[in-house]
Amino acid sequence: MTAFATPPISPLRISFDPATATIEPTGPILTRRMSDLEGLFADQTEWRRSASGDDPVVYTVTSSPVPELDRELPQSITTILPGDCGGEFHMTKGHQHPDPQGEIYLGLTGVGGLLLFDGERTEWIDMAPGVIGYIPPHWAHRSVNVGDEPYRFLAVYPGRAGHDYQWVLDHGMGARALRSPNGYELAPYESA
Ligand SMILES: O=P(O)(O)OC[C@H]1O[C@](O)(CO)[C@@H](O)[C@@H]1O
Repeated sequence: MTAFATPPISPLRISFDPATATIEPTGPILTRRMSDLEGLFADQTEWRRSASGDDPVVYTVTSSPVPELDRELPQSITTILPGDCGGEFHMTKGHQHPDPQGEIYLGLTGVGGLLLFDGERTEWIDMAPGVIGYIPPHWAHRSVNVGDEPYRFLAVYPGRAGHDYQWVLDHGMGARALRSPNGYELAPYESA
C-alpha cells in the first residue's frame, strides 16, 4: 500500500523491522532533497551549489497507512541521512502544528537531536535509540542528524495537527546545529 487508508480505518497490525526501521504495510513515502530545503540552511551559497548540483537526498518520511485526519493517530518513520550543508548538519524542514497538538518521537537508529522553539525559548533533546522526545503543543520542531550514520525515529502525532512550514521561515528555530571538533555545537540561529 502506498497511500493513506480511507476511513473508516479497520484495526491495523503494522510490522516493524528494527534493523532497517521499515514498516509494512506503508502509506505514502516522502523524499526531501536539498533543493526542497530552500531558505533553511544558513550558508545559502553552499545550499545553492548543492541543490543545483547533485541535489542529495537529505531525508525520507515513510508513513503508515493511517491518514492525517481528525481523531486518527498517524505514525511515520523519518530517516535523515548523514551530512551537512556548509557545516550545518542535515535536518528536517521543521514546522509548527497549526492546530496546537503534542507529538512524540522515538529514536530508532543513529544519533540526532530534536530542536524545539516556541518563539522565545529554545530546547534541544539528544536523541538515540530508545529515547522518547516529547514535543508539547506550540513548540516548532526540527530533527537533526548529528552522527555519521542514518538517524531514524518514529513519530506519532494527532492527525489534525497539520504542518505550518512558513512559521519556521518567519521565526527561525532559535539555534543551529553545526559540526564542531567535538561532534556538534549549537549556535544562535542568526549567528551562523
Ligand atoms: O515535516 P518536516 O518538518 O519536513 O519533518 C518531517 C517530520 O514531521 C513529521 O511529518 C510529523 O511531525 C514526522 O513524521 C517527520 O519526522
